[in-house]
Amino acid sequence: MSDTTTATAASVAPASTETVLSVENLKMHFPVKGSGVIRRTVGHVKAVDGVSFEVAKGSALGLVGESGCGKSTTGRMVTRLYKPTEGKINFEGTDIADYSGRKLQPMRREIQMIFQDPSTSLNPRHTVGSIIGAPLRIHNMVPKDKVLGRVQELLELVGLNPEHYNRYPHEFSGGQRQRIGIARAMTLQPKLLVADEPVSALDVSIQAQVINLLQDLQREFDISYLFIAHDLAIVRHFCPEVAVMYLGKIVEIGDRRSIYEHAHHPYTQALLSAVPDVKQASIGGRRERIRLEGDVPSPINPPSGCHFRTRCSLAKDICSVVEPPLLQIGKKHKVACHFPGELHQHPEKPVTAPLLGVDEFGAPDPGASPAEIPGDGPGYANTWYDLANNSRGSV
Ligand SMILES: Nc1ncnc2c1ncn2[C@@H]1O[C@H](COP(=O)(O)OP(=O)(O)OP(=O)(O)O)[C@@H](O)[C@H]1O
Repeated sequence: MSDTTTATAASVAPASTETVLSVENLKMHFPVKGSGVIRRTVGHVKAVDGVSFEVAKGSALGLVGESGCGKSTTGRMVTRLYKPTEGKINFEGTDIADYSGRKLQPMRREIQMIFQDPSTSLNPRHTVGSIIGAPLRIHNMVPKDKVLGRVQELLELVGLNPEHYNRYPHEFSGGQRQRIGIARAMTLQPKLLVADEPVSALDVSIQAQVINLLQDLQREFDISYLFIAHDLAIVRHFCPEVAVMYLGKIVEIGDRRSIYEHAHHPYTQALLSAVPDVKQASIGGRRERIRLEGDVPSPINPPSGCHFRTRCSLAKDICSVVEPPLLQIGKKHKVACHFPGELHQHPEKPVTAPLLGVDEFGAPDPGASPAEIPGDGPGYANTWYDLANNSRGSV
């Protein structure tokens, strides 16, 4: 049975582990400019629209979802390549969302990024030695005469020949180039690595080797990962916790088991239905395939209420009127759906309505008393909404 279904209204979770990153209500709205001479702002692309999550020390949070849902933008805000429109990025307890210039410099050492395509993220005119050594020189990490030695150590660390420091990126294979990208990210001994589709440009046979390398580094240096990927099988293998994004929002987040074995959001269920299921295949069966109709709507003008409702087979009146809150329904499980439930077990009535003070159609209900939403915020609360008993928990 899942953590979700066995949770009682007043279950108490054990003390949480140390948090490295805590992101709160993070937003990135890119301005859309008109075509006139003045180029006025005529709208905004709501690429990320209020996401909250935590990454524990030495752990990995996977960020999954279809193309364009805001995964990369979230990663780029965390590494502060982008300045967020709104929200907090608490890294080891300090909010770096508004940092700029000099203040950001020390953070750049601690949070590094690994990019999808190693051939475009490495300068073809520089030798591997100068690519990996550059951060050491910029940040004055080691004396000049020690840079080469450190570069060679890093090459060895990622499984490359340390004597190849004088070669150029094109002299390496795709997998080796990604190892160079990883060595560069490791140069400054970061605490958090944001890996944006780190293996999707590689041959399947090479993917496992690079994933193993990332795991070895994690074990050896206690690194935490924000791991962005569209491949749910890889995320399942790599990440103890997973967040599912749709059109700029997190629709479901939880530990591996809650997401992969007890998904409660129809979007997560549809994504999972496309992943080959080895267990099912071994007993001669096939996982039921759920097809999502239509395209992802534009983030410039997302649907009212629940962003997913235009493609959702469960959608009812309330879904177009009220946005579902990210409701904690298990010890480590939150879902943003008015009708959360395991596949084919979704409730008839919106469980969120009483909490939000609305009736089942989403209209204000004068008799209801809206309540605080369990789990609202980046982490997990000690109490959660018990779906089995349809009641709110209390400490
Ligand atoms: N600099 C930008 N200016 C305007 N819109 C942007 C910008 N960067 C991203 N977007 C838009 O924001 C939305 C989210 O993009 P993002 O790249 O974060 O999604 P993603 O989930 O990482 O997708 P993919 O897997 O294709 O990279 C998309 O609609 C994209 O077109």
